Amino acid sequence: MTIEIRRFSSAQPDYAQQMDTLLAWEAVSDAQVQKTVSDIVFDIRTRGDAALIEYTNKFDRMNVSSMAQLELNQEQLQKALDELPAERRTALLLAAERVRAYHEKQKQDSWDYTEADGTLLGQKVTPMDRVGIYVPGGKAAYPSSVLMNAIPAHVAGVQEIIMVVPTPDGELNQLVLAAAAAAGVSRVFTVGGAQAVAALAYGTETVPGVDKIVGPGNIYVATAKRMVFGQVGIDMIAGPSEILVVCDGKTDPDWIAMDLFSQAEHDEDAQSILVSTDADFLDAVKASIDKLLPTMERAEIIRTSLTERGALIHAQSDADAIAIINRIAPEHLELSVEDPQAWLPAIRHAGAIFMGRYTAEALGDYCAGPNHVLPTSGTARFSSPLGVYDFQKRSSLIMCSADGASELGKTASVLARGEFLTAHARSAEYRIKD
Ligand SMILES: NC(=O)c1ccc[n+]([C@@H]2O[C@H](COP(=O)([O-])OP(=O)(O)OC[C@H]3O[C@@H](n4cnc5c(N)ncnc54)[C@H](O)[C@@H]3O)[C@@H](O)[C@H]2O)c1
Ligand SMILES: N[C@H](CO)Cc1c[nH]c[nH+]1
Ligand SMILES: [Zn+2]
Repeated sequence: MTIEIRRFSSAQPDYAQQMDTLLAWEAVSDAQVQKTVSDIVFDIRTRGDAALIEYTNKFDRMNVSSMAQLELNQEQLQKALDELPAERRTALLLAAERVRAYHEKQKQDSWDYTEADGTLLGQKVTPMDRVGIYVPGGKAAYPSSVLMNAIPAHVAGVQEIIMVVPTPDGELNQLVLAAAAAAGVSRVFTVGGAQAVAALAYGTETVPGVDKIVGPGNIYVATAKRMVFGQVGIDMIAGPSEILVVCDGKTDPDWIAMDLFSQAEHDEDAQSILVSTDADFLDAVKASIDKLLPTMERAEIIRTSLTERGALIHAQSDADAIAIINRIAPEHLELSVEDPQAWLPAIRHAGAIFMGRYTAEALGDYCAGPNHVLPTSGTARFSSPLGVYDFQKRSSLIMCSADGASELGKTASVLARGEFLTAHARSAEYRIKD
């Protein structure tokens, strides 16, 4: 079985155009999706629970008549954790522990310093009161995403973590429930899509309004998050998963083919790209792809993803490969090379960097420790992995001594009068010593 995958070289004349075509992706664009989501958000805002129940019945093929049927209690979550088969329970708890240990390192503390005249300046770091985590559940269940969203919030000190997760046809995934118990989620509602995002943003009679909504989701979720931003904070607009593998040609091509499959299997829109300076190695990986694809459960999704959005790129040099990395700013970068540390200083944009032949990206998705909610579609140019810092906010601290107020007052007065803001000037001047 052979499949078509786009292949090109950085030496060919239309290379820049090839890259533009390969990377063209607009996460939230379709006017029809915008209209659908805007109607849903308005409806939830004005009709609350009643609308949430209606949309859940409609989109998740449910048949409920009250919000009580759309909330899971702590006993259900704990029971799911207690009753998991031992192997799964051990794996889940180990992953949770590793994710927690990693995120503990991210915690930011308050700080201050005192100037010579006794004036204190600083920053007070405070966790958010209540956050919403969106756990996707339309096409697949993601217990790992429960951990990745809830644990950093918990580490930050957020008191209330409200989770939403769609359960199409009313099917509960026990691993998702168990992960919610392991991660310390406060409440779980089995709702999803734009209606869940709107409910978290504006609150309904039953779902508490939150301060920030985080977590990945499909285009309806992403569009809704963008729409409610301002009412609440959001983490990022995450698009389909991506992986860029850069290989020196010395890793087993079967390993690399499977690494490409690992993200392609998420979604037809996922993007898997391989870059190598070794053209023969690109051929070898292509042969592995053709050989291994029929063995995959999600072969059709992988095929579509690789055919529509995948690529094998021949780079002319390592420097060339690095330029490609920085142009793509991938969500996941796998550096399958002899000395990945040597590459690091030149890499400027990537959500997560997996270094060396042994570091499969899949380890990061589940249990290495760093977060798997990462900037996609080139947004690693300006944003970072989900982390504890997403759940903390900062307040500036200013406490002037009498001498400090007198000195600063002179400067403030001059600038305030320059802006013709007399009250500002006089407020500062009252505190200037004679
Ligand atoms: N970046 C990450 O960390 C990460 C992790 C896991 C999953 N993901 C991605 O998240 C996405 C999950 O998507 P999903 O669809 O499986 O689950 P989802 O939970 O995001 O979306 C399901 C919801 O979409 C809504 N919906 C579906 N069709 C609709 C329609 N026609 N009109 C209005 N609403 C509609 C429904 O309300 C449904 O509950 C995938 O793209 C996956 O790759 C990303
Ligand atoms: N690769 C996804 C983030 O892009 C996360 C995930 C969850 N489960 C498996 N993978
Ligand atoms: Zn994944």
